[in-house]
Amino acid sequence: MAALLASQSCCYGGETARVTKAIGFSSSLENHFTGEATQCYGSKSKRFRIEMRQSELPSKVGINGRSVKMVPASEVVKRKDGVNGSAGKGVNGASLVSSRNINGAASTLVKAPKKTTESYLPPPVEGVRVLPSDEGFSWADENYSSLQRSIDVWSFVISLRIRILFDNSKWAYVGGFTEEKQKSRRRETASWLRESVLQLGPTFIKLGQLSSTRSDLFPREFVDELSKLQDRVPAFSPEKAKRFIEAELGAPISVMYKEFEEQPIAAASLGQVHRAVLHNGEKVVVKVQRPGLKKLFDIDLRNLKLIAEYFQKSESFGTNDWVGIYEECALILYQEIDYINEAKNADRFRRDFRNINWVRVPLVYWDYSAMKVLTLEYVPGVKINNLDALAARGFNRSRIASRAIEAYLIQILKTGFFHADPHPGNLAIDVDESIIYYDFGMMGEIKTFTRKRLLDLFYSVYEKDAKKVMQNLIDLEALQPTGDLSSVRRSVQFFLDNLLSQSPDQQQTLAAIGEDLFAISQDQPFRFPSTFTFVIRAFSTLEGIGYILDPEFSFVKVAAPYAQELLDLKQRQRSGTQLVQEIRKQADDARSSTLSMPYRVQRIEEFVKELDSGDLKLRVRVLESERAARKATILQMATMYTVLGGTLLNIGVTFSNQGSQLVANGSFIGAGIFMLLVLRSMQRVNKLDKFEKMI
Ligand SMILES: Nc1ncnc2c1ncn2[C@@H]1O[C@H](COP(=O)(O)OP(=O)(O)OP(=O)(O)O)[C@@H](O)[C@H]1O
Repeated sequence: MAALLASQSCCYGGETARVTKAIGFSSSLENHFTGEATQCYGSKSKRFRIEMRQSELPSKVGINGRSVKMVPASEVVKRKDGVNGSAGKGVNGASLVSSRNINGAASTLVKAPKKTTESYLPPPVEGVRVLPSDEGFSWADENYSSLQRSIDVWSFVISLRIRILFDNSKWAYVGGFTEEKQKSRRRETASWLRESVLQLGPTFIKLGQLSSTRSDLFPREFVDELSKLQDRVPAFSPEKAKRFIEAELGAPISVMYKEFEEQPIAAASLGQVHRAVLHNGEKVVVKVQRPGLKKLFDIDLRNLKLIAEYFQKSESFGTNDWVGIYEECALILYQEIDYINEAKNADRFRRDFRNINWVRVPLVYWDYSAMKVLTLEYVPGVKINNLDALAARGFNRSRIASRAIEAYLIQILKTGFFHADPHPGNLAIDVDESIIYYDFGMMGEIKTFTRKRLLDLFYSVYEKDAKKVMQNLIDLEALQPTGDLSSVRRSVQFFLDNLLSQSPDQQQTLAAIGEDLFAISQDQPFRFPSTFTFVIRAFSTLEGIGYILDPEFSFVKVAAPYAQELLDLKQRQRSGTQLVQEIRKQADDARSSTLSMPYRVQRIEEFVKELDSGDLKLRVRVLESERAARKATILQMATMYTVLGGTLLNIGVTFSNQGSQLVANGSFIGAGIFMLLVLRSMQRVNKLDKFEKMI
């Protein structure tokens, strides 16, 4: 039967295919069945030939090593009669019937589920909400206009820009500026941002979630609000989901799945998850991508690229590599809608944990998966933060907390392939207390050479050697080796001396350390590659989960054996060739500095002589006063623009009252231009203020 399904020639792909070999859903099935009919799921109707053959084996080992229930060959031959259009009997739990296609046109061969009242699906999932429909959202309509979408995106960006400008401008606070007022305004803007992002749909929700990991780029209030963006996107209809699956997998739902649950168990920005049962009885989940997502991404990312380029050019957005950040986000977004990539990730992750029996990773059903549809083994569990359900099952919460961290340490330190989004929705606990991972769309990889550098960083942190820490950060490209790094060294030394030397009772949480790191990085030439920010965020999320599960939880305790193992490793390395190398290097350093010393003294003497004789002149620039003068000029210009803008506005109003609308409009436009110039000047002043604070 599998061959029948796979060999169907159909209209999904938009072209007639004629497949007679037994490719298919499960290579363990050797069914081969022959028939001929007309098949159509789109507007065109096509002829196709079906072959079906089945071995005499009553059962075989299928995917996942489980047995596959099969219908005897004789039975299949009997049922072959149904192919020619007459209502058929069931084959492997489904029946072949003649019916009309979705357009009500040509006769179509579909496989209808066997009429049965018994459901093969497990009992309904607890806590699944009835999700609202996505109808009514402009982005949910696959045929939205690209122009309208671009207008929506730009309106949002411009509104955000103006709001931020007002939040940061002291003159925009009626009754005087205070930090409290600014914080409360920022919170308002952040909450407006979250709502707008939800309205803008999938691309922006996903980007919002990604931004919530970047405390190094965005203000605290924004990061807090964006991290609340739990994919609250409405679900799309089951009809839409089923049509999409059929188009992607190239066969009718009833042919592929014995049962398909219409109500999704989860809906997210990029897709939704339905439970289903395969014809061999295996319980699966089908992750279906939101139709039209690629088109939406294309439009949105085109606009976002322009925005990133503008940010990059504009002084007021700092020195961040906005185009680089955009490219990173675009890569992640496109990767997330490539379910083949997710399936490969799941397979690799499953392989990495094959010897650890307390971690479960769902098996991928490759034959039922494609770019936009992913079928996975159904592995239900209690969400890791659902304390009541965990307690009801008598699970050991402290052990779960330790295991969650340990599993992550294994990913970072041993396999180098890590889950970049371990939020509580993606972690569950199985009946045997093992940890289940879901969602492999966003995975990170720490390549061997990066891992080696990270270990060096770890050792230098352990030795509290600020210079080495900085060199390792430069090697990791997390720090730019430009300009005067003495202030960076002081920050690093402060970090090493204060934050890492606390006794266990003073120990800070990882989240707090991460925040401190980002705070330091805001004033320094640090550039945290997204891999690090993901790792830091992942650890602080897991640490948070750890505290929820067990108030006594200590990250340090769980990580200690791993750290010790690494230090032992280093010690063993040092005892060998490295020690010899180190001694040789020290000898070299001593020799070269002894040799160069007289030359250096001579150079200093020459400088002093040149100064004495007046041959060498020192030109001193007082940068502070230069900046102050520049600021005064900008403010002067801003005042002039305000006066001119106000005057034109008055003239406009006067002319408008007198009925000379043309002149009035001209004046209004002029006033608008001057107002924009005022905003621009304020931006530049802010930028100078910020710069002054940094140095
Ligand atoms: N193999 C599985 N077995 C049981 N339930 C699953 C399985 N895969 C996913 N789920 C359920 O569906 C939910 C959403 O799945 P998943 O996270 O993979 O989707 P997503 O679209 O990537 O969502 P998000 O972006 O929010 O992480 C999970 O939290 C889990 O409850």
